[in-house]
Amino acid sequence: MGISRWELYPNPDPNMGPLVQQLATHHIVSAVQKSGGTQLKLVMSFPNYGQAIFKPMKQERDEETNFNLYYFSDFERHNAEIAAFHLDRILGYRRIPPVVGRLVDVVKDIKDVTTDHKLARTFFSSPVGNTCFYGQCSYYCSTEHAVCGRPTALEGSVALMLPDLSLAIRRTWRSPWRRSYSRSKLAKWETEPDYCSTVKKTAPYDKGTRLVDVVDLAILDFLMSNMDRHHYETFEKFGNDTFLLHLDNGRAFGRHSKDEPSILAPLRQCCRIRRSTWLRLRLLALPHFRLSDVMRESLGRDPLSVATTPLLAEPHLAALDRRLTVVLRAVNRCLEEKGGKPSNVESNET
Ligand SMILES: Nc1ncnc2c1ncn2[C@@H]1O[C@H](COP(=O)(O)OP(=O)(O)OP(=O)(O)O)[C@@H](O)[C@H]1O
Ligand SMILES: [Mn+2]
Repeated sequence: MGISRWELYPNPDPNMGPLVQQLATHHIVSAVQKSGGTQLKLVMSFPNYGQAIFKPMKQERDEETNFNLYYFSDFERHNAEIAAFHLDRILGYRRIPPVVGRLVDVVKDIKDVTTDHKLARTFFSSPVGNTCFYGQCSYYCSTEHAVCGRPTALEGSVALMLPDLSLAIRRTWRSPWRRSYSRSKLAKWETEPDYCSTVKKTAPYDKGTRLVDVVDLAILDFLMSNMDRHHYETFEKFGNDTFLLHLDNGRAFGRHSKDEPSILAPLRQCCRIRRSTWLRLRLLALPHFRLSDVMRESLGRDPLSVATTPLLAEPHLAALDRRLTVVLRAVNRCLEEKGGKPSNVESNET
């Protein structure tokens, strides 16, 4: 109900506490497969008719993605969906629907309450007696890629469902900096140094805030190393003067020991950034507001973080600080080119 032209929820939002609490605890009355998309996910319903999207844990929280895996064949991570929501909020964007971690019972909360026969048929008991299921989808929905409870407990992410499409139609846009999704092909932006000058002249990037919105999104993606941003969505009702929804962050936070500079291409090639974003990034580079510390504290409030393993492993938090410095350097390089006054990012005290 708090959705505006420029953000999904206000700040502060008195509803956020109770909402997150409900997502984490309300009784699940139904769970069916969500159609669309490539990986297994469920739509869960609550007694008050509220709904949420559940993505199961497929990879241990502290596991690093295999370096030989391409970005388009990576698994989705439930903790990345949760961490992305926190990061987006800390950056001051508020463009990701609230996501919480939740431990569900695959029998009581899914198998026993589902009306989805195709889903129900995929439940089985593993050799060690855990209850597993795999669903139907175009990737990773097979016995080999089943998700399993221990023996029935399964953790996952629960994202608040956006207003139904009958109430709020969304428009899907192809990202101008979309990757090729091929092992051998390069995208235009990877070979044309002057790519941004073309984008800048093309609607809707030629007017309003769309270009700096794409740069905002690129910064978020670079910080969490998400290469899978092929599309973004907007609410049709608000036309072109509106914020971009940052949905589908499951492939973020896969690697902490490596940065992916190409994700920053929109910033590097266009040399544009929102002032408020730049100020926020500089704030988060100060010792007292260090991004990793703010993230650690924020994630600590998620229900799943009471467990012994934190939602984001320490190396991922450290990577956030390192990547933030990279972003600020890129902004400074732009300022120097344009003859503006750079800020001192080496000594963070300024
Ligand atoms: N919180 C939400 N509320 C409503 N719809 C959503 C929400 N999050 C995602 N969706 C919709 O569901 C679709 C699929 O979700 P998502 O992109 O997370 O899954 P995916 O399997 O990774 O899809 P893809 O393979 O297309 O990237 C999205 O394109 C989006 O339109
Ligand atoms: Mn996806």
